Amino acid sequence: MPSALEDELFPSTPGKFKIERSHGMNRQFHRCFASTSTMFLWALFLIALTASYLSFQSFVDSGSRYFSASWGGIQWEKQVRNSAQIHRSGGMSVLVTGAAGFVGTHVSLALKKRGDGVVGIDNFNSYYDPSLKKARRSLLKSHGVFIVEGDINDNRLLDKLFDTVAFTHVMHLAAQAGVRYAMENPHSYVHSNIAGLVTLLEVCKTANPQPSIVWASSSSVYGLNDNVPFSESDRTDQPASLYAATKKAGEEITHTYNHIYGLSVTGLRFFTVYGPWGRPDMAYFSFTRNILQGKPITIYRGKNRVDLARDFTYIDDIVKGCLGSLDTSGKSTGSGGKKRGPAPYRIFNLGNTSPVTVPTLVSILERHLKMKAKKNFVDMPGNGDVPFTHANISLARREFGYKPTTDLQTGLRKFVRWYLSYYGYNHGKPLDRFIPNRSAMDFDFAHFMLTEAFKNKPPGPVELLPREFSSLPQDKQAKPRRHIPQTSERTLDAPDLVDDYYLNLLDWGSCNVIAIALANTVYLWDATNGSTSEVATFEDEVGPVTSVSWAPDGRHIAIGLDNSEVQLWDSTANKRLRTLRGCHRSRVGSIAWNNHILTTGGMDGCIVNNDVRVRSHIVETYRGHKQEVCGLKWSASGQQLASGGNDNLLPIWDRSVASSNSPTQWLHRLEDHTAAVKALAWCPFQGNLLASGGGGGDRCIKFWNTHTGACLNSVDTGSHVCALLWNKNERELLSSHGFTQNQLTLWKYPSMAKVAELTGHTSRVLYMAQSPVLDPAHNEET
Ligand SMILES: O=C(O)[C@H]1O[C@H](OP(=O)(O)OP(=O)(O)OC[C@H]2O[C@@H](n3ccc(=O)[nH]c3=O)[C@H](O)[C@@H]2O)[C@H](O)[C@@H](O)[C@H]1O
Repeated sequence: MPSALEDELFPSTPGKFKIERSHGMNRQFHRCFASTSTMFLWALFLIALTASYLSFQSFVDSGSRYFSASWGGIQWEKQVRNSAQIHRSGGMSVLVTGAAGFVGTHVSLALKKRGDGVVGIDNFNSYYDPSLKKARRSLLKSHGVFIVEGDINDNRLLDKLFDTVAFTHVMHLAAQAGVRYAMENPHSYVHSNIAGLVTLLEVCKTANPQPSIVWASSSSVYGLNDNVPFSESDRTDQPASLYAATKKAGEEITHTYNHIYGLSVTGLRFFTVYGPWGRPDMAYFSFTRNILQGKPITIYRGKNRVDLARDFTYIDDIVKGCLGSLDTSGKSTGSGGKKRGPAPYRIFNLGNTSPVTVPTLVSILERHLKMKAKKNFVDMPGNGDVPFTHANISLARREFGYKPTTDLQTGLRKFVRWYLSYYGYNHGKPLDRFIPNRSAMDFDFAHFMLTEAFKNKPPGPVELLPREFSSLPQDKQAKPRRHIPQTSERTLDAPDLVDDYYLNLLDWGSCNVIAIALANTVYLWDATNGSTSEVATFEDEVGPVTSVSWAPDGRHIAIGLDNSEVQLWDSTANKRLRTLRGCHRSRVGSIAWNNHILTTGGMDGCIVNNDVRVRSHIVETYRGHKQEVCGLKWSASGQQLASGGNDNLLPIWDRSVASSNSPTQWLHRLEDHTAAVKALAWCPFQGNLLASGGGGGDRCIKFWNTHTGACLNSVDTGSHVCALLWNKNERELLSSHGFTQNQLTLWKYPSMAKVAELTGHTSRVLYMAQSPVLDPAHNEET
């Protein structure tokens, strides 16, 4: 990061402390790390390494936009290159635009799963709930796909991406979708579907090598065509909506680039795609939401009260079509911006070939949801709709064997299962208690399936994704047995580690460096090369250090101190950037980052959000604890904060709810624990699922739906719960404990069956941190 920018973002405040680089201290630290005669097991390391062995991944958002522009820099380039790496012979490296979109997510996953390199780009616009897009991003991230946040109109960003990776293919799915919304916001269609497309093509045309392009056109280009079924050779010059017109324009524009510059282009006319992780603006999705909420739905009818019909196509079939198109796309022929020969230009229908009327769609949903819809039939307004669509798919079948296999009944069943799992079900209550428009919540549904819905028969798997594209283990028999080591990979000595349950003295940063506070000093241990260094030693009137936390960039570190200050350090330059004062009246035992917001929890019971970019850094103060705050964790979306206290309380704070003027700022105040709450872990699969652990008199791990505040499950572990970590690859939770057994337990989730238990520690396992480095056995990154 350029230092000027750093200075701007971290105005350096003069402090009283000097960094004295003491050789003696370093030597001592070295000795600590090198020593094998451990009086005190460095439990953190042990667990971190155990966790690493179990192929845990980092919880840190590697797509950090922290401190700087949203793209660029060495770390960013590394993420892009890693994501683009090909893991099969003859594989491709694909830039997927609109990767956090519905089709983009599924296609990216499918490509990644078969060993292709994938880099996503998405602008996360708010056409529909961005938290759904972020949840999709998390899903992709857990599969090793990195999504760059940016707009396809940003040619500098696109240039940079092509400079960084020689993409062989572009799967262009970024678009302003929706037929009827074009009347509300016509310019967004021009911006994305025309200007954005041209920007992308301009970059592709000059890229060396030129990529082959497969992109999403639409069935809507057939407009008022009434030849049935629609064939690619039918006329497409009568669009009924601006959306359709921009897609049709896209077909013409791409043709031009194919003709002049030799770009290989394949346009796919998607027919009303639906399925899990779908688009909330589409009829099947919004109907589901309204039915569950008991709200009416509007069903349009055509002339003479004729039902409208669509060739609804299931997402799996579309994904197969996309991959088939990529595989057969043929090469672009241009170089240096000049055409060197003819390149393929193709257009295919990707439909289902069996149109279904909208009332039939509704009755299928009613069956799956076991609820009746309140239907209002109205004449189709002149807003861009067409009466029916019906695909002839023989061209795609001939070219790459495209053959849709999912009928609407089956596809909607899968969608409904996903919907319920994602948005959650408040079990034990009637169906109208569904919580709509909320972020991921699979645990509720799993619990419901286990306890309510399948009382008389075993539950089927909860399908978040089509099996073939999901790496979540669903077929137990096919899974190889995993070896769980009973001993640590490495044990390090940490003689001055303060044995204080309420502090947070260890963190593993995104650059694979562990920070640990030993009394008044913060040390670093680089897990990549085993080197150690000291960040800072604090004087007695300031220290000891009470908390450490890496910023998402893995370079900057926040250090909480006994005297109530918090300091920000640049670990690379070994330089203190600023000191935050006035947040607390006593020691700062917990810290959590949320991009540029540094949240601190004090012994005074206060939680303070600090914007580290500005001089007046305190932006919010949350008051809800009566005693020391010892656990702080932001959800992956950065929307919700969980805080645990010595007062046994676990409030959930929502950034949009918690205004300082409100007497009760919290979204929920969870009071079920009967001892201090320190261990907190947000589930990587379900955005609003939180695990929490209680200390001494409690010993329970509890699971919460943080949208509803419902306690979903509680398990008595028999020992104080010190720390919790979710496994990102498996549905598992790792817990570390104190009295009585000082054990580590790996739990299956959601059954909470014990997968493994490691005992033998002589002292409590106070902290756990997770390696950001993926398990090489999962062949992604070393
Ligand atoms: O294949 C495409 O090219 C497009 O497919 C999709 O458009 P559509 O086929 O219009 O899907 P969708 O909105 O689900 O409406 C479905 C039916 O429900 C009717 N409909 C809709 C809303 C409503 O409130 N009531 C209603 O009857 C409505 O009249 C229609 O008959 C994509 O959104 C679009 O981005 C594009 O990809």
